[in-house]
Amino acid sequence: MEVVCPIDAQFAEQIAVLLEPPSSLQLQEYFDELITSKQCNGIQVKPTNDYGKGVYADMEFEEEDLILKDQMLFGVQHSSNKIDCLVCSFCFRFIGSIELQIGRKLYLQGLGSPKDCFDLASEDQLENFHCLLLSIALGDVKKLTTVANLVHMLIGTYAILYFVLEKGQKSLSKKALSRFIEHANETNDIFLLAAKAISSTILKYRKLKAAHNKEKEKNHIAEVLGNHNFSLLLKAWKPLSMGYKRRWWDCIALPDDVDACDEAAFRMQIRQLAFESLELLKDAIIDEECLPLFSLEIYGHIIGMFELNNLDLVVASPVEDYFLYIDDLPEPEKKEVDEITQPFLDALGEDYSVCCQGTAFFALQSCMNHSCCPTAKAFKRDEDRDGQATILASRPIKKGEEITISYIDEELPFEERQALLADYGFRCKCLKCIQEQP
Ligand SMILES: C[S@@+](CC[C@H](N)C(=O)[O-])C[C@H]1O[C@@H](n2cnc3c(N)ncnc32)[C@H](O)[C@@H]1O
Repeated sequence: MEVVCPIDAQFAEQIAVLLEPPSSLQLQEYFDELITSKQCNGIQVKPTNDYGKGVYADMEFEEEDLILKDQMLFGVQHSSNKIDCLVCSFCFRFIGSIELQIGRKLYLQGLGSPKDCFDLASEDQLENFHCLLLSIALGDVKKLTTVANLVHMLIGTYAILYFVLEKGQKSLSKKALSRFIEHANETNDIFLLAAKAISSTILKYRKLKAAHNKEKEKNHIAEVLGNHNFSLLLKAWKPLSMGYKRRWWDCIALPDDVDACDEAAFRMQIRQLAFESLELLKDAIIDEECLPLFSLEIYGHIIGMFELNNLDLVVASPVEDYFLYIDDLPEPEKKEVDEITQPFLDALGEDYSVCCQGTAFFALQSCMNHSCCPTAKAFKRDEDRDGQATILASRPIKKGEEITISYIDEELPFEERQALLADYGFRCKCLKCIQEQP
């Protein structure tokens, strides 16, 4: 049976306005301002002839030149990666000393399945988190059992959602929040990212409203615009309004193991899953002044936007550098240090160093279209130790040329490339594809 979200019908008009694609002028203004504020002066975002907006070179680039370093708007570490890497949930840099990273991983390896550790923390535990982390570093075994339940907690997601909770309903909402996060861990961690997007929009809305009220008081202005709350919500939503979107259950590619005749049932199931997640999120952080954000239509479009635009988030671990550094030490120093570190390396095993992995949405990089013979590449360099997207020129680029990247491995055969691009909802018609088409 098709699930129904009453908010969709109640706020149909506002939802349509929130999802209306921005005009060319709005796009231009928003991205020009963003590019100036981020000082990414070599690029321009503007409409393409064929497929929405794109990024264009505003200066000449040589091969390997840095075109853009883009700070993510929203990012999340994969739940399964949390056992290996302790990172900041906002910038995704590794947290703490090398000893902490190694000690934590060895300890958690000993505990077994990370799923066992997904119990969520109480408020006190949350507040004590940093002190408990310290106890791992110091090897305080008494506290470690509590820590076991904490380390897999999605601190960043939890924290930002937690801010949205109203004081009076905290105890009720915290349990609801745990249920939401647990469901996302068990089903799809993209829900955590959607929750981050919604909660940061609510926080921005509240900030705008407070500033608006202050201004009103200062100028002794009586409120005449009954609809001002919605215009503030629209303003808070603006960064999200700029991303290319479709509903998640409409744009997701049909998995290989689902028959074409079962497509409608598959899409219905995905919609149902999103509905279940949204109901849990509503229980936790609903905000009466931002109700349209809790419609299934908006939730589906936010997730769809992440599916169509996100870049893998990869941050190299400093643990690898640590062992490489030791390996490079001159003798006899190396032998001496090896005696101490080798047992740790052996205990860690082959996966002694794992990158932080997740998924993130970047405001500028997400405007780049795909080509199988791209002009640029999203690349991680040794010096990139955070979750920013780094875009380098793959060949010389002239001013005015489109900056394209490959969403997939462009060395794959034609049909495999097209199959992978189905996830993004299009077949590629670049020069290489036209030439290789059978
Ligand atoms: C990451 S966005 C790129 C920016 C997008 N054009 C926009 O308007 O925001 C990805 C979406 O752009 C479109 N797109 C990107 N490259 C394309 C290509 N080579 N051919 C057709 N559509 C493309 C597809 O709709 C895809 O889902």
